Amino acid sequence: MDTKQSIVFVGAGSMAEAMISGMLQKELFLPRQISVMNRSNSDRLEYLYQTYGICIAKNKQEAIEKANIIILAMKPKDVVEGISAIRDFVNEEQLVISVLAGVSTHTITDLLQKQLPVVRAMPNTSATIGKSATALSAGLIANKKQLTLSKQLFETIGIVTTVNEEDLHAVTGLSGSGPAYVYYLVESMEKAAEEIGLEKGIAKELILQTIIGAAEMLKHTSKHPAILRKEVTSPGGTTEAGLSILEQFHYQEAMISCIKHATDKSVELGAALTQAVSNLD
Ligand SMILES: NC(=O)C1=CN([C@@H]2O[C@H](COP(=O)(O)OP(=O)(O)OC[C@H]3O[C@@H](n4cnc5c(N)ncnc54)[C@H](OP(=O)(O)O)[C@@H]3O)[C@@H](O)[C@H]2O)C=CC1
Ligand SMILES: O=C(O)[C@@H]1CCC=N1
Repeated sequence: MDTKQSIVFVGAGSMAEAMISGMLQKELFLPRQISVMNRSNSDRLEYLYQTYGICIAKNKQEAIEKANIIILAMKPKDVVEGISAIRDFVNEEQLVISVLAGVSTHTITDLLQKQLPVVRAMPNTSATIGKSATALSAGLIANKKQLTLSKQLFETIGIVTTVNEEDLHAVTGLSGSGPAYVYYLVESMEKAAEEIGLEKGIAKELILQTIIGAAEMLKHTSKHPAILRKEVTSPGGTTEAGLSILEQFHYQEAMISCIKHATDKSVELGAALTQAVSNLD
């Protein structure tokens, strides 16, 4: 990574913070190389400055003009307004990276009204601790070097894979939203622990280690998850009893529907934006 690169985040919410936190921990960027802007929430920018020592982009024009990499990290619904506010200040030498769910590189180029290279990324909030699972796809104008640069950037916050752009919808439904599914599972386990009378602190520790242990088993043994599940499930035992309830509640179907629905939502968000942009023409 060229250590002179400067980065501006347009949108300073959860995802921007997760990336900033991860990038700084890896020390490939100094806080002064990173600046942030949002629409109106100055308290949020102040918090990021106080927490990470990064720069607040008080002058949007200056911050955009001097950046090598512009990261779009607002919500998809805000992208028209967000890009309109910066497009006069961007130039073809810069690289735009978008983490927006659903929004195509084509739509972003249309909104920029300039032929800037755009790389689309779908990280997740585990970026905060350098554990994101990120998928990348280069838009038409982005070259190999710019994709490699983007890869290096996201490797500071976890693992990176490259996919065809249309597959980013599925990635979003699976691993972009994925941490929330796991957190929901933990919430459910915590509620259950309370109902079966375990002390909160003890339950929390046990649940956490159970999740970490299972994840590490998946990573370090080559066994299929179904085999690992069977190894826990003694015939006529407690796991079998517990799993029978999950089956009764169609747990697997629920999970599959959940991921498909999130994927469809990404498609929907992208299509709504494409429509909105074509209405602007
Ligand atoms: N959260 C996640 O787990 C993931 C999110 N993403 C993507 O990241 C993007 C951001 O999500 P998330 O961080 O959760 O969202 P947040 O709501 O936490 O943050 C959005 C930020 O965008 C800012 N913003 C809104 N409008 C504009 C504008 N016109 N110009 C500049 N900034 C603006 C907001 O500022 P203000 O408060 O002032 O309006 C806010 O700081 C989304 O597109 C999402 O799809 C991708 C992967 C994972
Ligand atoms: O919920 C969302 O729309 C974003 C995209 C992936 C994770 N969070």
